[in-house]
Amino acid sequence: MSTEQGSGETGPGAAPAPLLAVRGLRIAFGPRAAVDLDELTLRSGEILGLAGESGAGKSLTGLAALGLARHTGAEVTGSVRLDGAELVGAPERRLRRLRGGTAALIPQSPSGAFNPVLPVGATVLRALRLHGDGRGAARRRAVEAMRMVRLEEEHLDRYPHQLSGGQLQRVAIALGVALGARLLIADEPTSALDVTVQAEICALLAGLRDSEGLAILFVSHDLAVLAGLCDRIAVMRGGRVIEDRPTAELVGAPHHDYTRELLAAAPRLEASDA
Ligand SMILES: Nc1ncnc2c1ncn2[C@@H]1O[C@H](COP(=O)(O)OP(=O)(O)OP(=O)(O)O)[C@@H](O)[C@H]1O
Repeated sequence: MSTEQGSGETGPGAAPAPLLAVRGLRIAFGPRAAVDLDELTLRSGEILGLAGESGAGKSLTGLAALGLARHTGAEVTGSVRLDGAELVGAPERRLRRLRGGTAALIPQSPSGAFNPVLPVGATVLRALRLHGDGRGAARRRAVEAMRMVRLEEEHLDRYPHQLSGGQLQRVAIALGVALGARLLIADEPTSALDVTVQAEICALLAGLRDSEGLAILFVSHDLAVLAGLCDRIAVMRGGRVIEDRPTAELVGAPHHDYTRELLAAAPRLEASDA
């Protein structure tokens, strides 16, 4: 097993190596493979959408990008490289460093990520201190990250129930940014939010990609949301990627009937295309 940490570059003048490179990934519960992926890559500054209906294997793929898929009880084989470091079979200690430090999860419901009896800032500061920051540095970093997600410092002192769903999602994003994550795994991060707030969160993520060069793996069953945000969309079905292409090409001329079905089920997208 490799312990190599890539710099993101393979040599002078070479194209940057992918920040996330998945090859031959199989995630199985017993004899059944829930995910069977030949290849999936994501570069710094790129937003990749993972589409597909319920059960297609999107969330498991996102978890695998954080070395978390095996915690579902699945057998995980193949290769998942994050910034050059192999995650499959890596010791938990190394995975803990990479989580947050290199890649962070933005969950569907951020309320589960915050302790309900503590101000959200306590959770953020604790995570930063676990990753090695002193008290002062953790506070400074947290405040800076809150500014980047367009929240005030005083929001750190609020309890989860005192923040709206959108604000709480911003704090979850701030935590990933503060930890120094260069890849955000956003698993249906907007599906619990109303359409206006959904658009604000997507604009925020796009802005962070532009200003910080973050890579984002955005999981959603909603092709309209993905089409508005992503550079590329990979369509999953039955654990496999059946189509992985630049967004305009995939939306404009889908190769697969299944992709056409997903597009037809995204009325907002059809409306904006008309
Ligand atoms: N812990 C588990 N035990 C058994 N099967 C599981 C487990 N977790 C996921 N699966 C199965 O793996 C398949 C893929 O699940 P996954 O959650 O990745 O799908 P998804 O595309 O994200 O769907 P959804 O949009 O509903 O979350 C599903 O058929 C699911 O039932």
